[in-house]
Amino acid sequence: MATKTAQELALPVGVTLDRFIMHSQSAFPYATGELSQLLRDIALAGKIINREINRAGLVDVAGGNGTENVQGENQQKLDIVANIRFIRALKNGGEVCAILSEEDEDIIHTGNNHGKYVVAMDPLDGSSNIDVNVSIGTIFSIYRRVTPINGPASIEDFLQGGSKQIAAGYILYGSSTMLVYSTGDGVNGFTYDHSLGEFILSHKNIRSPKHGSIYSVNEGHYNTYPAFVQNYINHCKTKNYSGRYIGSLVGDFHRNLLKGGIYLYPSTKKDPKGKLRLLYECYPLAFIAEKSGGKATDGFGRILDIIPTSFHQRSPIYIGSSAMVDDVVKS
Ligand SMILES: O=P(O)(O)OC[C@H]1O[C@](O)(COP(=O)(O)O)[C@@H](O)[C@@H]1O
Ligand SMILES: [Mg+2]
Ligand SMILES: [Mg+2]
Repeated sequence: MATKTAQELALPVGVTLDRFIMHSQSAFPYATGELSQLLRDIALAGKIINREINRAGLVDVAGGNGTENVQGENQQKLDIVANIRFIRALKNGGEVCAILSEEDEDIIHTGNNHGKYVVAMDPLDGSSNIDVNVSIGTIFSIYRRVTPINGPASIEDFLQGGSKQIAAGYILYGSSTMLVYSTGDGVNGFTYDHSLGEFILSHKNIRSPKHGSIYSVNEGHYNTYPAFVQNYINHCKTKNYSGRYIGSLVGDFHRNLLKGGIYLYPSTKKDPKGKLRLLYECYPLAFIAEKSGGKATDGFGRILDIIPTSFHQRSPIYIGSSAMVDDVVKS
């Protein structure tokens, strides 16, 4: 008898993340449980960050502390806190040998050289929204390392390309906190129950609607966008689509994933290669988009097919409902 996939195991809405992970693992008889443990470590880090974020208005974690990250952007204190908490959770978990973070120039070696995985992450996304109490997120991308176990990880572990991700996802700190991830077999969403201290399966097998009527783009930069993007924005207006833009990629992406829509961050005069980072913003969300039936392109081809050359490289991105992504490319 063929092995059942995780989706076919048909766990009901309401089960805990832990139980879901355990069941999903049983769909792979030879799985050793390390990826499962890594996903639990990420969930734990998410709970810790969630706690910090919830206190953001009470203690001085929201203000910029004056330092700049490797992108030359002002680092909010909570960016640093989230970065530290995530790195600590992954180090302590033991499954990850190295981490790439938006907040650090070079990869971080965890000291767990026997770990089979590397993680690229944006520990806090949409950080300009922290001090105004608007949704923010964490984005993560997981690869099986290509360098030999028991030695140090290296650049090629992280520059494998988006199609080599074995899992990816995000945590959205919104009106409720959600973990959404995929290990390649469907996309599932878990809502955090504060009183239980558990993520609970709430959005099972999320499917991106083929069409939608929401477009998310920073229209303030309209004049500097390529002609095909301007044409597409005009098309959205003639269709009376709703413009919705929070300025938190995770929040904008998540809304469009559930309701149907497209998120656009094109190249601009200021950022000719786009603003968003390929390895820890574009790849993981493109993975989620595709695994849910949506699409993600840089205007020329699939995001997941872009060959990476450096840790912090950027890319334009058009991501969301498949028919809308097709339309923008044709515009
Ligand atoms: O302010 P802009 O140029 O529209 O950019 C908004 C985008 O920049 C980001 O904030 C970048 O993420 P970080 O907060 O991790 O730097 C995205 O979340 C968001 O979609
Ligand atoms: Mg970001
Ligand atoms: Mg960030």
